[in-house]
Amino acid sequence: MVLVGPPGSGKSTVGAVLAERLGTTLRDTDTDIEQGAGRAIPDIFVEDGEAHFRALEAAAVRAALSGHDGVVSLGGGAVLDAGTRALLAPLPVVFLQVALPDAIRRVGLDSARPLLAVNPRQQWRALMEARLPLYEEVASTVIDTEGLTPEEVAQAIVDAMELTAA
Ligand SMILES: Nc1ncnc2c1ncn2[C@@H]1O[C@H](COP(=O)(O)OP(=O)(O)OP(=O)(O)O)[C@@H](O)[C@H]1O
Ligand SMILES: O=C(O)C1=C[C@@H](O)[C@@H](O)[C@H](O)C1
Ligand SMILES: [Mg+2]
Repeated sequence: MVLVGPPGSGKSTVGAVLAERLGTTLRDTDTDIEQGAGRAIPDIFVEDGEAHFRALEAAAVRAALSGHDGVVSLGGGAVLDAGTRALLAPLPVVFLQVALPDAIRRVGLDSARPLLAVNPRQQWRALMEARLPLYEEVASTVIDTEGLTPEEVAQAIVDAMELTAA
């Protein structure tokens, strides 16, 4: 199962809870990229630029989707890549939906997220405007996380997947 959504939707946090609940493991492509590059994501953005990061990300997503059976959490912008969207098309993909106030409460002004580092509200809104159709395109299930704890979101995913399978 694959989790997608904007920064602050809880992909990494919920992914860990969900993996534990399903008795499997989480693979987070942001972590894979950092381990592979030996650098933190903000450093990759600063030193090599976003295009280079996106190329690393597309490769990391491809490796994670073909090499991992458990839960895979993608970076917030992974769906920008058309090849990634094609790989996601046949898979169970959960879009974690979050509105601006909750997202900003969760991630705020955060130097670990280079695309939100200057004006987080405006930048987050712009990201969402560009990406909402892409999250919707790849999603087989949409979960509104507003007002839910990560544990409640994980449970909602389990419930929704059972409903889908029934
Ligand atoms: N449902 C939730 N309720 C409250 N706080 C949450 C929830 N989900 C995540 N958080 C908190 O929000 C912050 C961001 O969560 P997380 O890192 O999981 O987001 P993400 O979607 O992986 O973001 P990114 O796209 O930047 O990787 C963390 O501090 C986490 O504890
Ligand atoms: O939304 C984005 O474009 C990003 C989200 C994070 O998961 C990281 O992949 C990186 O900070 C870029
Ligand atoms: Mg994350």
